[in-house]
Amino acid sequence: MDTTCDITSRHCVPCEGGVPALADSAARELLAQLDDWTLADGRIEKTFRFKNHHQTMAFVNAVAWISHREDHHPELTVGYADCRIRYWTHAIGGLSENDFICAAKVDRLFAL
Ligand SMILES: C[C@H](O)[C@H](O)[C@H]1CNC2=NC(N)=NC(=O)C2=N1
Repeated sequence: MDTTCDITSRHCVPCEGGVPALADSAARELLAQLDDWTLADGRIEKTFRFKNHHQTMAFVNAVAWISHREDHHPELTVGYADCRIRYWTHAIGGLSENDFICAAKVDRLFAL
């Protein structure tokens, strides 16, 4: 199996600005590698649903581990049994590959 293009095996590259945000066409190509994320206003987002708050919080904590390891952080909106995740790259005010790498890792986490 060729895994060279598997986005989940990649890691974020520190971004402190000075580079352009991804063009819409490039962002849409990367979006196709994710599972049901939507792209709007220079952000990608997805809402994950759970059976109860315990599961929700376990997921939130696992997402925090990804954020820590990748040093790239989402906006989390946590409810009783759902969690909306939004990624964008603050340093450039738009999307970078880092957002898609983390989103793919979150998809992989949810599928465990
Ligand atoms: C150097 C390091 O990449 C930055 O401080 C990180 C931290 N986490 C971040 N997370 C997000 N979403 N955007 C950023 O620009 C960002 N910057």
